[in-house]
Amino acid sequence: MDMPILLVDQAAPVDVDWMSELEQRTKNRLPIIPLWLRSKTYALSVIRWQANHAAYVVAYHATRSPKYAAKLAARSPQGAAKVARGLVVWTFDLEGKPIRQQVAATKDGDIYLRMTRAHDKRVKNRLIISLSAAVVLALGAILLMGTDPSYDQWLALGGLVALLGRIGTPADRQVFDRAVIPTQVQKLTSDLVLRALGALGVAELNKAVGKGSNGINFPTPIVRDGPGWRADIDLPFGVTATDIMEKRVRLASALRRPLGCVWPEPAMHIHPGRVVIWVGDQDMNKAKRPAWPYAKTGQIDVFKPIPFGTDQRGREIAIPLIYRNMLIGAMPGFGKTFALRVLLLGAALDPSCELRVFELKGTGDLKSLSKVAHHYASGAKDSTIEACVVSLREVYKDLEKRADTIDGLPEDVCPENKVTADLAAQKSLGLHPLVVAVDECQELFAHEEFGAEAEKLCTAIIKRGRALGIILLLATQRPDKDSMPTGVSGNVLVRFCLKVAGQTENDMVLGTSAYKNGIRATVFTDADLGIGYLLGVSTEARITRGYYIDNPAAGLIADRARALRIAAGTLSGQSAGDLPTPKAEISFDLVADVLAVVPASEEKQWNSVIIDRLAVLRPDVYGPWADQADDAKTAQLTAALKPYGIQAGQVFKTVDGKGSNRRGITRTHLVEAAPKRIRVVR
Ligand SMILES: Nc1ncnc2c1ncn2[C@@H]1O[C@H](COP(=O)(O)OP(=O)(O)OP(=O)(O)O)[C@@H](O)[C@H]1O
Repeated sequence: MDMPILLVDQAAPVDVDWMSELEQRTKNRLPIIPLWLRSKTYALSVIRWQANHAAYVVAYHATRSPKYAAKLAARSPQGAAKVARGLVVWTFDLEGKPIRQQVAATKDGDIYLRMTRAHDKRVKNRLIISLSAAVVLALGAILLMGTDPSYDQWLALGGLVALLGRIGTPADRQVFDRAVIPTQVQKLTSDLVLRALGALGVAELNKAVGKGSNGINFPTPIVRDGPGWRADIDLPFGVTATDIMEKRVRLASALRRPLGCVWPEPAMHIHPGRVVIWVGDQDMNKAKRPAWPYAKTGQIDVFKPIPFGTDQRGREIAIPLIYRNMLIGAMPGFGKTFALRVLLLGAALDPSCELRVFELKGTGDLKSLSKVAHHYASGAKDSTIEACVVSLREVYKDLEKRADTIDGLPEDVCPENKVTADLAAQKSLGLHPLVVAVDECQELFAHEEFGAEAEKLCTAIIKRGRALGIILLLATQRPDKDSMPTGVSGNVLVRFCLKVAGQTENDMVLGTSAYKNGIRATVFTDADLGIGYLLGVSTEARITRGYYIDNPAAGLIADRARALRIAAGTLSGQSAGDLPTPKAEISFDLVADVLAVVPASEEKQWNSVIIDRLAVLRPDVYGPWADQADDAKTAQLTAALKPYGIQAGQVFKTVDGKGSNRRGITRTHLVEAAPKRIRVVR
């Protein structure tokens, strides 16, 4: 049976999808306002570059002007001879000589006669012009010889010599040296880009470059974009932007630029084969650090994005905190705390925003925030972690309350079921923005006793808090699954990843598949402090350098924030001096503790001795017991052990050779009571 033949390539599309075609064209549209004119700072930086470039070239040639003058002077006699030769040729119409000879050879007397007459007439006219000019020049020269030459005359002479020198310059020689342009002020050209792409060792690229750039297209011209050059490139079929990003080091080598200047980025919204190569004039980590716009003055509204940093091109990047939460991750010492501090100071400058700040490293890097924070604690101790959990419990309770409040609001007041700026402004509703920040949060989640509870609380807060005005900011130097619960990391919206060691950490901070999609914070070098990939703020990942605010500067900003809060009457909690550090509910197991301090070798022990030992074991719990007089100490332990059915009795002991009888306990009673023991929480 004959198989029907199916034509796979049809002559014309049967059904043209107009919408998608139009959509495709929209993507390739060039911007009406050139990129560099979109912002004042941007435009200024381009103008500065052009001025810098022009000044460089002018200065380069100005310093070589004596050399150029000498060259022109030396070549001027040849130029003069060339001019004289040209004049003779013109005057006597010598260019026409070969034609006249040809006509003479044809022996056509009539044409020859007409030509000779025309030639004679032309020569006569030209002789008159040339001789007159020569006489005028000679007379002028004689006149000038008698006078002192003026500045203008010298200038004219210089100009004449220069002109003759230029004319006398052989065609294969130059007057001006070629300015050796340093790479910072070198233009990025398509030739340079093609050469660099051809040097990456990607077979498809090599083939394309070998064929004379066939297959590599520049959909838009290479333009100045901020303090650098931007080339948009369509790669050969099958080559992706990620392939280029992986070879960033080779690309920088091929472009002869420092690594920190070369930033290939994908443009996935167009197609995976479109790469944007941006080549900065300066290494990103050496570029001038712009000041945080609110460093000296200003108040912030957290319902609007908070300036966080700048991208490679110097464009400001702001993070909208409200309805978001954020995870910052990196290897130690790459700028997590600095990044967190920028956002916290931003939140602090909004007097309506409540702050709860826990820095679990204990270096005091966020200390400035204690001036404004409702809760602040710093340290790697268990007590700090407890304080953090206690604060999280409060936030969780508040979350429930806020949910009820929102639920109870009429639909026309709260149509979206979420906190709005208007609702947050109504103090009585208690829906003000609340920021909880935990630096080195791995200490919290990996904590033996509180880790599980912290995970539960943070997961709930991160999932439900957004709409309720509660923002969780977490920073960690150990972004692995043990220290960063997936319930938390999976629900984060804004992610900032500074340098990390490998794919796992990268994807833990930036989300699954980030590495595969070319968003790789492993590309940063050791010098790239404060520089990271920022996700969740715009459609594409942005390389961002956080604003640099050091501790003293942060202190001054916090002072301003405190003054704003005092004026607004919103200073609360610890910063207002109302509360001590949130006191952790302390849980302890008295029977186990007494057994721990009374070894099996001591069958009986006095209460007062036991309490002194307990105070060393847990100063927070038993310290106040030990501070009492002897009798009170004894009574305290007797009363505390009574609920376990342990009776104190008289215990005889000899101390320093002196025997005495005091109230104490028998260890066996404790061992018997142990199964019935309970954990006390206060
Ligand atoms: N935006 C920035 N620009 C320039 N340098 C920065 C920036 N952010 C941080 N740094 C530098 O990086 C150093 C380390 O920063 P930071 O203390 O925030 O790191 P970290 O990641 O929190 O460290 P650790 O893991 O030890 O807590 C700072 O001392 C600072 O000099």
